[in-house]
Amino acid sequence: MTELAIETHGLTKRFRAQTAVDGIDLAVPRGSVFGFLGPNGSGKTTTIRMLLGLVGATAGQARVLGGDMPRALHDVLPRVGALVEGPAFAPFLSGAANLRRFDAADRHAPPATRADRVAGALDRVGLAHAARKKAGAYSLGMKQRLGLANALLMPRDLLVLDEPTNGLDPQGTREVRSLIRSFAADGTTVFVSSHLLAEVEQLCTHVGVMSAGRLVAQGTLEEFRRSGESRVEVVTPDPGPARATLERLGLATDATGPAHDSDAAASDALVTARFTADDGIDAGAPTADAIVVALVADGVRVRGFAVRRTSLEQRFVELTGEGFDVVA
Ligand SMILES: Nc1ncnc2c1ncn2[C@@H]1O[C@H](COP(=O)(O)OP(=O)(O)OP(=O)(O)O)[C@@H](O)[C@H]1O
Repeated sequence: MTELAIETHGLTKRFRAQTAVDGIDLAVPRGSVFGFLGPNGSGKTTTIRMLLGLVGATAGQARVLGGDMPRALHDVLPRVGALVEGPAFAPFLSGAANLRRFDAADRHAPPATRADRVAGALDRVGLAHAARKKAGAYSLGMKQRLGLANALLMPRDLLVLDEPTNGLDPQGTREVRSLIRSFAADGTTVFVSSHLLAEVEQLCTHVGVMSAGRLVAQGTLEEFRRSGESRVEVVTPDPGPARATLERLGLATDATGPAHDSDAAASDALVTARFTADDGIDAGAPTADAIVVALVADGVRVRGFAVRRTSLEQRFVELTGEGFDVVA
């Protein structure tokens, strides 16, 4: 069995002159909660539609749960729960009746256990109390939860959720996020698209970043945090020797500026340098400790020392060239 729940190579979708998805290589590990992040219009929904066989790819390959799509569609789809652009619920039927209809349309779902499945799914998403209420009278959050219940009628190995918290109020958002966490805790792989950085940060183990149809980065959230550039800051009255030491260690220094620190003496300067490894992971790069030792050994009077990391937000802006909506 492959380790990847979703794997694409050169996956591409063109609409006439426009390339909506431009040769992406996705690798979504099994058991991960993979945040598919990107600004509006960056190609997330189109990618999801290709993965689910809702639209054909112009070029490239996609494997979902080990099956080549769309050839293996009928084997794969029963194991995938999806929430894409809100399912069309009949407004005059109750939540439970809507789910019974969807369940009845699934030829893999045994009719004898339908009532249990529907009750179980409603319970799972916290809608048991509203099972008999008409879906048209549901709030947006309840409709979204009904959509999730629909995705959960059968046991799933993979959930694909397109912007599941879009349009929800803060309470609904919290509920849907906590549901997603509970799916992941059961071992289901979750592939969730979002344009909210904070959401991905709170929910996901892995992240892929889309920008204008391209996958500009992917990896674990932790790798992501580390991939941003950091800076070392040295407050010292000896900026010249400090720069010389940093450069000898292979760090690229910036122009020396005045020290802003309120404790800094008038004679202190701030020397900064680009720094890529504050944990020694980058082989050959000096650690923060080694930098301090070298400065002191060279006779530099170190009055302040800090490593400042690029925030995730700055990192995404660097990658996509766009500001993210950072509202949680
Ligand atoms: N059926 C279509 N015909 C023509 N262009 C399309 C079609 N579907 C999507 N596009 C275009 O492809 C690009 C990517 O759209 P897509 O919906 O995949 O982005 P997205 O990242 O999901 O954005 P959003 O967060 O707004 O949903 C957009 O420029 C969109 O206008």
